[in-house]
Amino acid sequence: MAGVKLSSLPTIKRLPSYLHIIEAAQREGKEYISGTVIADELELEPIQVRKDLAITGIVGKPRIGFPVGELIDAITHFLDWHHNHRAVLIGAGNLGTALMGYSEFTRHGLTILAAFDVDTAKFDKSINDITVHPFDDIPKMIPELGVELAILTVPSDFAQQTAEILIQSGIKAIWNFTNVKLKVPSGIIVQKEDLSSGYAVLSVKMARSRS
Ligand SMILES: NC(=O)c1ccc[n+]([C@@H]2O[C@H](COP(=O)([O-])OP(=O)(O)OC[C@H]3O[C@@H](n4cnc5c(N)ncnc54)[C@H](O)[C@@H]3O)[C@@H](O)[C@H]2O)c1
Repeated sequence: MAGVKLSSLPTIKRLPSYLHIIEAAQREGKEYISGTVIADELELEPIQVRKDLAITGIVGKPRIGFPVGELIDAITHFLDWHHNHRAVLIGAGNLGTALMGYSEFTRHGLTILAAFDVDTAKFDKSINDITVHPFDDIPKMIPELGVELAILTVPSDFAQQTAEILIQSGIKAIWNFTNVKLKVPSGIIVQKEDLSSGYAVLSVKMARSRS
């Protein structure tokens, strides 16, 4: 990941969970929140939470905690969620449709401007106000939209060839939900997502609780 220390990645992955809790505290009218409260809610060690939050530059006050408003702003800025990230989505199937309907993304600056699919039955249909365009329009539309981020939710067999078309069309970052490890030129950012890792942790926890 360009410009981000590898050691920071687990911290970055935890920050959205912290943000949920801190935003809930703000809705309840709280001005401060302690690292221990966040840690208890997420079953983490308080020292871990304090270390993670230090990355945002906000320091808690002893016995009072972190200022809620400042902490929300600091996490949002650190994650670059205060900027608008414009994206296209390729593969408007089950997963693609679910992602297009997830309002948390919009709240955190991710806007899906258009979707693309090969299924003619989906052309010009709107899913949560996002229009599905023919796959063949990608090379024309991506430069027109000026979008650099693509969310890839096509069947895995088509992932590599789709990624190549996207990159040729000007895409610089791919959020890859397929099972394929994409081969991309240097300078292209790929983030691979796998819900199975969460399921794996769940299965092991359930198995351990039975033994
Ligand atoms: N990361 C995860 O945890 C996770 C979870 C579920 C599914 N997936 C993956 O996401 C992908 C989509 O899964 P799904 O369940 O939504 O499948 P789906 O069959 O419901 O949807 C796939 C969509 O892609 C379209 N499509 C097919 N070939 C295409 C191409 N060449 N270009 C553009 N669109 C094309 C299809 O018409 C369909 O609308 C699969 O690769 C699957 O393995 C990942």
